[in-house]
Amino acid sequence: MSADAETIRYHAATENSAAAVDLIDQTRLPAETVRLVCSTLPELHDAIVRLVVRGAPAIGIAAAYGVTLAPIDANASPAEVRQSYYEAIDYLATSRPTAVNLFWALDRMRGIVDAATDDAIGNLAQRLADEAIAIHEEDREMCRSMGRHGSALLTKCQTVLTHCNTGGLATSMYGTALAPIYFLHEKGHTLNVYADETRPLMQGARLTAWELAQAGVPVTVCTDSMAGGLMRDGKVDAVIVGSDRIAANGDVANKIGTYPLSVLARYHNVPFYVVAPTNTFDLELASGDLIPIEQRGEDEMRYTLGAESNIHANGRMAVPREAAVINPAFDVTPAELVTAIVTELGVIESPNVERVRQHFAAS
Ligand SMILES: CSC[C@H]1O[C@H](OP(=O)(O)O)[C@H](O)[C@@H]1O
Repeated sequence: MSADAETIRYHAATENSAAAVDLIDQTRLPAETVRLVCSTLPELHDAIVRLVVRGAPAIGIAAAYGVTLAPIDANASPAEVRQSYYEAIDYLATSRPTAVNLFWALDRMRGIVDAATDDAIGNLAQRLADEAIAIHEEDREMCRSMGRHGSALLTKCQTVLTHCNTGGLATSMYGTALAPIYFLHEKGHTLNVYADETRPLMQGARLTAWELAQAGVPVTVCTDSMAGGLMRDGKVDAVIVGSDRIAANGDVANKIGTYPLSVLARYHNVPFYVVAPTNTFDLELASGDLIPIEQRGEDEMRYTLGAESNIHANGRMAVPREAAVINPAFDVTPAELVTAIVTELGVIESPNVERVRQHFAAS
């Protein structure tokens, strides 16, 4: 998959076929490149829950398309049609709690339903499909813009370390934190990338390594626990990560393991960059302490890759049942440990509540 492969495809409804959302099944990567076609709401909801489709922007795009899968009774009244779409939106909102892009996208779709008058209810399905397609297209543009803005921060770098997967698989294409890496690669400045494994679901080892290798970017997988030693040895010029939700003061929720990376980066004077589109900001939340953190199932921790967790293959029991496990999917990095946040609008240096406010005010 190159940086601009289609993580999500939409098959719009026709006279002869219903709408469907066609996804790369990320639980099967890197061993198999297979696609999963979701033609019902439960299938799409399950695909988000199981991380078939994952990554904050990609979750929002998939959920937006998911609204068009709502079952609509041919004899329903306009009010009943709207109600069916509202129920679909509320159901999709229960899939995962942290990535605010999901709720941002669903709110956009809700606005289309709100605006549907009784006499134009017949066009609502098409307007919803058009809005989801617009959300998808806008994300492509935002990723390209983040690549451009973020690249300016990395021009003096030779090696960067990244966490989880923030490339085309986590977005429409190109990515957030990987976008500057792809952008520089296209310009002839190819960075070396350390991709840490990102336990327990190994998005770094399975997805970032696969994606960068496909794009011809040299990538070395390291364990999560190696990051500090690499920084101590002067082997990391910058850390660059994505985000699932950023509070009004610049606190950043991202994949579990991000916070310790920020502490290590500060201790070793390594710049720590966050790349996220403006729809990842939740300006209603004053600080990161208020960001809901998804607690995922035990089996993702108890088993090595595969088998009982939601990653296929024949994993082995790695943690005895007698031991308890915890599995928070995200942690929060305080703004004071973030060197800069890159959005599609530009760069927020040393983010704080005032600088975040100014960034949005300037847009
Ligand atoms: C470009 S957003 C990617 C973001 O989403 C990941 O979480 P998950 O794999 O659980 O969807 C991770 O936090 C990444 O930074």
